[in-house]
Amino acid sequence: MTSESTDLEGARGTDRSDAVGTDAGLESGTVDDPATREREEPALAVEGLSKTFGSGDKAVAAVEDVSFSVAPGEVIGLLGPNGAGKTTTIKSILGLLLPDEGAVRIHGIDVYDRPRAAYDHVDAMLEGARNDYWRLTVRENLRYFAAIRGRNPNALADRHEELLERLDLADRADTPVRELSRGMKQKVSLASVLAGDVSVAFLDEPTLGLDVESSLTLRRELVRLADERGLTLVVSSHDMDVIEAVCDRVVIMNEGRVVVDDTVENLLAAFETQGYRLTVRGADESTLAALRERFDVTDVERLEDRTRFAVAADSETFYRLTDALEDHGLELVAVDTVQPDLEDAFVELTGGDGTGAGSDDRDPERGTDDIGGGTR
Ligand SMILES: Nc1ncnc2c1ncn2[C@@H]1O[C@H](COP(=O)(O)OP(=O)(O)OP(=O)(O)O)[C@@H](O)[C@H]1O
Repeated sequence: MTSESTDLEGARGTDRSDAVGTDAGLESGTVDDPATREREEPALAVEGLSKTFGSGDKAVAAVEDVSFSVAPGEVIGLLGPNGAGKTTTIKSILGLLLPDEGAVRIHGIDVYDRPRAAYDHVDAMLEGARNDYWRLTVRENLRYFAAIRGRNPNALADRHEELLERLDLADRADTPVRELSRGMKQKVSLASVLAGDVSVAFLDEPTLGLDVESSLTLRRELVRLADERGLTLVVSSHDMDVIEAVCDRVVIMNEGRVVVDDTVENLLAAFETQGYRLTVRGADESTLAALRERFDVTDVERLEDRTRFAVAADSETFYRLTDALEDHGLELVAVDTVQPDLEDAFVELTGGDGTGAGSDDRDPERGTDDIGGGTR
């Protein structure tokens, strides 16, 4: 895991230094005018991405025909159980892995045809943290990462101050990063990713290691950066609360394919009415058995003269259930709608365990197909 991360940082560093200076800079002022592109094109478009590792009996179709796109300023969660194909997808998008098929465009620029111009708009914080320069102060790190992207740090000074302020780093701006807590370092990593004023950022576990308050600050600021600056974010996290709090939309992968591409709101609404908790009076074992035969009754609790149980039902089934209760002479004491959260939806859709994005239990053989150079 760590070694993959190192590869990636190295590779991205190479790509950044390639992008510094001449052609990428010129292109961004002419052919790839960012303002025009941002109006006309998705910030990220992935089309028909497929990647199989190995061959013959050992072939693993890691990603099969994956397509999705992300509008400027949109925040999406890329989720899926272990082995779903998220890392392969992200590496293919970032040019660290060559897919067998498919296209990736950043603001309309094909990443495989014109990597430097495309990646000029992109940065990534993968595997939790990036290698900030621990001897440099927080502010110096921001200036450094802006400079190696080919930006003039002086021209971005105000932007850096704003980032420091927003991420609650301002009073530590002149502290060497090595003296900071893990959570603070995590915030510096995030600030460094944003220091080059990119328009598309990939964030893997952005709140890892943060205390509750810092995590809430970071969630709030990510949403604000997307709203106010049109920053496009692709976030992966095990923490569905983070995803629910920051993402407009989720792309859920399972077994190499996209199984859901929908807004968080729609996803939650689709699950919302699927569960009720009922409390009834007068239910004996035979009545419960009769109900069980017709309805998906679970979690039965006996409470003195009352019985409480859960039932999975859409609204129509729910009305049939209430009729059945009446037929059996039961008194309905209370009904609660079970409010599922994103984690419930995720588990239901993928059969997973809710630990969606990224894990450490990787095949040690992996990584052999990586390009490792970031450009092709
Ligand atoms: N370099 C490789 N060589 C062989 N198989 C690989 C390689 N990389 C990934 N795979 C396989 O491809 C499938 C998808 O893996 P991938 O890492 O993309 O999934 P993931 O969703 O990121 O999983 P996780 O959450 O565990 O990180 C898995 O079956 C994995 O074992």
